Amino acid sequence: MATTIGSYIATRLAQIGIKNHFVVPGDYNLVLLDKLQENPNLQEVNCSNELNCSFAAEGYARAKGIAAVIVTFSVGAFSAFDGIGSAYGENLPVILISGSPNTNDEGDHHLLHHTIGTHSFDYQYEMAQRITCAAVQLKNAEDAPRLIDYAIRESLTQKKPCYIEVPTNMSSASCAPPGPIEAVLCPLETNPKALEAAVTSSIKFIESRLKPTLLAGPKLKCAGAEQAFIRLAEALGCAVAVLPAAKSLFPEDHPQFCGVYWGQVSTKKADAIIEWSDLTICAGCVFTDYSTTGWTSLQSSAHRLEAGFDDVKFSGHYFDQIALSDFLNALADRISTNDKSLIEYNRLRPTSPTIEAARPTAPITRKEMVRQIHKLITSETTLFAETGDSWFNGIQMDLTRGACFEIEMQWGHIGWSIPACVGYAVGAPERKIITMVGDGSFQMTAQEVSLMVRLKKPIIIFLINNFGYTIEVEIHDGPYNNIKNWNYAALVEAFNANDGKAKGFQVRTAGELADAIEKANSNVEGPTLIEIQINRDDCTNELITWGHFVALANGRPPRLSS
Ligand SMILES: Cc1ncc(Cn2nnc(CCOP(=O)(O)OP(=O)(O)O)c2C)c(N)n1
Ligand SMILES: [Mg+2]
Repeated sequence: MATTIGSYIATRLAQIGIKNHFVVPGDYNLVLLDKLQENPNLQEVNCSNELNCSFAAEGYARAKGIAAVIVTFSVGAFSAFDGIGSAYGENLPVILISGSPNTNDEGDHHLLHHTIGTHSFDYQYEMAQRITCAAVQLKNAEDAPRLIDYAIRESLTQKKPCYIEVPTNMSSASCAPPGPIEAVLCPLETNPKALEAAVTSSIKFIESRLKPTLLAGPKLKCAGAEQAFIRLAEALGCAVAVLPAAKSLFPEDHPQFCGVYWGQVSTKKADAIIEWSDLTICAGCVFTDYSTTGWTSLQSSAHRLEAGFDDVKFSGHYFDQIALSDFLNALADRISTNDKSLIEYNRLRPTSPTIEAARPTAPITRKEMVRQIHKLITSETTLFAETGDSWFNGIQMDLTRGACFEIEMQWGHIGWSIPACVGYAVGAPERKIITMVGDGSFQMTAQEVSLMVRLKKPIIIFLINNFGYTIEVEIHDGPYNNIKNWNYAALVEAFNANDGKAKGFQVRTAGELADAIEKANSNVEGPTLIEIQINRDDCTNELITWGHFVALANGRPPRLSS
């Protein structure tokens, strides 16, 4: 029995595990939103703007592994592109669905609202092709099922966003009903011969080295390879570090854990052991200027074996069509133990510094703030660390087993954490969410606290007010790093209007912070923002070091053309 394109899309979204889709309405998508509303398995979530909407979907995908955001043409989609860029860089399958002009308008040579004023309307689709793994326009009802399934399949397989453009007169057009969802769910199939060759060569290479170590990267998560990584770690018995964007993907209470490897700003002396090792087996790693502290901590390729999302490479060898978890499991089955690096690390292993509690009347400092936030982390906590000194404060916090850590280090869009953490909260309502965000970042997307109020999400927001863009100051200072101060505590309570339960506190002493945290823990019907006012120079030493090397990397002189 025929269905409509809008209902076809709704069925597919529900079948791939989406329960909530994120929307901002516009006249080009209203009929489509109605069709999604008709599906009892879908519940729409309304955001304040399309930038936040796309980040909320990105956060939902961090919790659920898939997300959908529905916006209107051009004026909506252009903002949403920012969150799609994040999803691409962060390996998250977010489905961007945009309404678009009636299919007759181009042929009628019409000029339309919400466009750049040209007679052609394909520019958005062309832009979307650059930031998604698959982009389709549903201009023909008969072809729509094929295009919808293609876009969703590519997104799920590649763990990248896709784009589906739905002209306003097509949502209610009839089309064939969806076929079996199995035809859409096609996970990467490992080629057995490639796997065998990769494992045999890798073992030979690893066993030719004296003191291998393991390094976890962020793609372990999108590859669903965390458990396989732990199996390999325990089979090999070596020291194990994680990249900053992979924090929490390997248990930090594991006896083989040796910290976050981030060059000179590593934690727990992870750099000492990784750089002492003669081979680092990198699983799902992404090496960028930020994750290598301005390229100062990238091992030579001769000392790296890289197991990627779907390939394996090391000096003189390359194998592809291999799912990361298949490779790690097969290696774990056959690798011999070599615990030299762990023995060496245990010799170096630093004791965790205990930070003395400040007197209650003492002015609040960054150290005391970190000490008090750290105490809140349990196995149910998900800690969001926003771009800024919050990265460094978050990275240094030891995580109890089960605690999760979310960071957007590839895209690094300040303000991401506010919409992303509420989208995450929609996808994982059982998690206790703590967000650390700077004043500059918060000013980018503050409106989405309103969604936390609307959904009664008890998120605790630690707003570190150091009166400006400190991370930028440490990379390269200038008057542009100064921002207008806000009364952040008052702002969040403004979102209550007559029925909200948001609470805001401004704290200046250790005692006031402790008191505000107590109140936040008992505010279960809405978000609590605790604004912590600290001196701009009260930042981590790690940020200062990291900023110095990133600035050097940015400042490399242009190569003289030969
Ligand atoms: C959308 C976007 N625009 C500009 C930037 C550059 N940037 N990166 N970090 C910052 C400042 C962050 O300041 P805050 O959030 O206050 O964090 P702190 O470093 O703790 O002061 C900027 C302006 C950015 N990362 N993302
Ligand atoms: Mg700041």
